[in-house]
Amino acid sequence: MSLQLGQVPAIVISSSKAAESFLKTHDIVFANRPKTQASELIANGSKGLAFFEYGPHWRSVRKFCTLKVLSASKVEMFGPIRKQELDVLVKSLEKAGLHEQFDVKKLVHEGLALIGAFNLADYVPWLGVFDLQGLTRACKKVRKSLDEVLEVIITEHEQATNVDTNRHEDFVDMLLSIMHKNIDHENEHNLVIDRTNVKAILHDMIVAAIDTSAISIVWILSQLLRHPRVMKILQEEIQNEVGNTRMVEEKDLKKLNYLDMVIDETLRLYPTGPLLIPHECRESITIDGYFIKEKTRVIVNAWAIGRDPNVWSENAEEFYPERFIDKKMNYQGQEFESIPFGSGRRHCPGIHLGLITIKLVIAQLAHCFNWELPYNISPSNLNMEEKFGLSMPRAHNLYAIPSYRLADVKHD
Ligand code: HEM
Repeated sequence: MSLQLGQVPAIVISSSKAAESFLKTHDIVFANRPKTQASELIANGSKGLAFFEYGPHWRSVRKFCTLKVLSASKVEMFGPIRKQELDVLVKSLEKAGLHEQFDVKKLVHEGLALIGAFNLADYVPWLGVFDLQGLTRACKKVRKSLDEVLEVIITEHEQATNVDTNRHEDFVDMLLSIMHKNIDHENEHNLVIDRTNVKAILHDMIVAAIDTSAISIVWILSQLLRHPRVMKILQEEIQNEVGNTRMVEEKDLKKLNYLDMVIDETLRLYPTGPLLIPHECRESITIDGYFIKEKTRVIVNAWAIGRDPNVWSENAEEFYPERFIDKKMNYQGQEFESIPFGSGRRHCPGIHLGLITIKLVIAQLAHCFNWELPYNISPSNLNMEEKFGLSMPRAHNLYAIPSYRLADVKHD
């Protein structure tokens, strides 16, 4: 479908066949990101990764982030930190009191909502000065608060490095150590990053990691609450593989096939980025007889693709994990029937980390607790309304009551 949004031509992709054509066959032509007012204002002038235009800078930053934090070996290396955090979560749920400690999450939420908002100024630029929707003011406010948080993180790391030079290096240390140096010696453009780039990269990684994983976890838990049959099968699978004398560990995950099916089925129906991040056409091109002008915005409707009855049969809208019994998804750009992580050059580089995180959290929550809905809500009338934007959280908070079920595993 093609649209004219103010002064900006746009195409909406809603079938897996078209997605394959745009994100695989002609991927390089559509690998740009459009510059929007919100991404410029909030994401440090789009100087990070997710909103940076396709080219040598983006390639080098993406390579750096992938090698230093998102590769399988690095993700494995950070396993103990995930375990520690999960223990804290289970303990706090056991005491039935979950506290919100970090304002960062709220800021990330607000930032994503603003980046995903339909901003008139992006389509009719001369309207920008009037800030009719109040979005410029809101973006500047979020940007200022995020900037303060990022400054604190960076300054703390600088001070800690000065005090203890043998400290275990994390991603922020790695970024700081290459500041003002060439980050990619194989790239002839001699790319040097400054403090603004460091903040923009940190911003993109934090925003991309926090909300996506958290939103997916809430959707999966919602589906399990709506489908006690599925919850029971999942709990039995974990019980058989892990027993009830210990918590789930990362090494157990590869044996939990039904868990994979539950996650694939939820990501199909509720992709966290329902329209991915917008792509932009880098040069004019004709596809299947249609002329697409340079700078056309390409919106990929991953939500509609995952619910296409021509691909997923008449029961496409139904939550039925068993449809994945003989279909193992790997999200590495081979399948286009469900694309919760996008595809092609701009696909999500955090797939491995994202999947490990949500698998581990869901396995732990299902294994350690029985879950009930509040007394006035039954599984069939649990509200599953989505709130559409750059990310797609539940429109209404999920309330559920956990009761600890692993009698043999005690916590302090
Ligand atoms: C369940 C978890 C996650 C989901 C569903 C998800 C989904 C996505 C989607 C749909 C995109 C846009 C792809 C496109 O435009 O074609 C994306 C991009 C991105 N994701 Fe993820 N993501 C997840 C976790 C993560 C994590 C854990 C990280 C890193 C710590 C991450 C980092 C990024 C980055 C940096 C981009 C921008 C890539 C670029 O423009 O080159 N994501 N993600």
